[in-house]
Amino acid sequence: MSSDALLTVSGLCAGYDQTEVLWDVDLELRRGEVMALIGRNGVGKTTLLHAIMGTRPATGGMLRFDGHDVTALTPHMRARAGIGFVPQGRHIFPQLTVMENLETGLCALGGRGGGAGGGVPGYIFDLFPKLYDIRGRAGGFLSGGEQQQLAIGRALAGRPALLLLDEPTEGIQPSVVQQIEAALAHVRDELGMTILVVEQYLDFVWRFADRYSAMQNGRIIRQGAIAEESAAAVAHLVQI
Ligand SMILES: Nc1ncnc2c1ncn2[C@@H]1O[C@H](COP(=O)(O)OP(=O)(O)OP(=O)(O)O)[C@@H](O)[C@H]1O
Repeated sequence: MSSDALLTVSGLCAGYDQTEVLWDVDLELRRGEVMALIGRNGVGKTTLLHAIMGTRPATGGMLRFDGHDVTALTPHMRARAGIGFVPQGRHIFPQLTVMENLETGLCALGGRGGGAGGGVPGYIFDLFPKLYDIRGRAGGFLSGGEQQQLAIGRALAGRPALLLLDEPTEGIQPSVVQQIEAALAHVRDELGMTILVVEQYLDFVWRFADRYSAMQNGRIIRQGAIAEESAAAVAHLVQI
């Protein structure tokens, strides 16, 4: 384990009922880097994000986050420790307004400053100005792109040290994809946030990620620096 590791996944196994999906996964995220997690459909990328968040229990292995063993912590405790998650499908609250949805993200602050009485950080509206314009609208009435901005904004409201995102560009129009890209680059560059992003759209992650890890059959089979490898060179790892 390197000294600048924020997250260290060691020998992680997880699955569903009797089916193992993750096999002995090792992964290390350095502080302040963006890692793209790539691979074909069904190789276990989403399961790995859930196992890191704690929403899918590990059946073996260990997770260290920010110097602590978090393997036995509940998802809620991991959120309070500084892990934020933007799941596939966004899962925003349809009956709450945009502002109320964002405020639910503040709960994750817990002992990390949540008691200071601060509201939704203003930089979220700088990153996603549309959210301010529609702050009183119910989440259920938002477009897919607006919902994705809201889901990312809500996770950012908890000021996570590590942000997990599952296919943030899925079904999103190009102008919003650009905003998401700029927002993720900003929180990495200006706030030092560490990001693990599952993504099939390689051109998107190749513009701002630092490293990639490729999965196959529930294992990490290849890793590298984005600057040293073209998206075309790894495209076969995501094609069906
Ligand atoms: N709730 C579930 N119950 C049973 N099996 C599941 C469940 N969710 C996923 N799986 C299975 O686990 C395996 C890995 O799925 P996972 O969603 O982690 O892959 P993925 O790489 O994220 O795929 P995709 O790109 O399609 O989202 C697949 O074989 C899938 O069918």
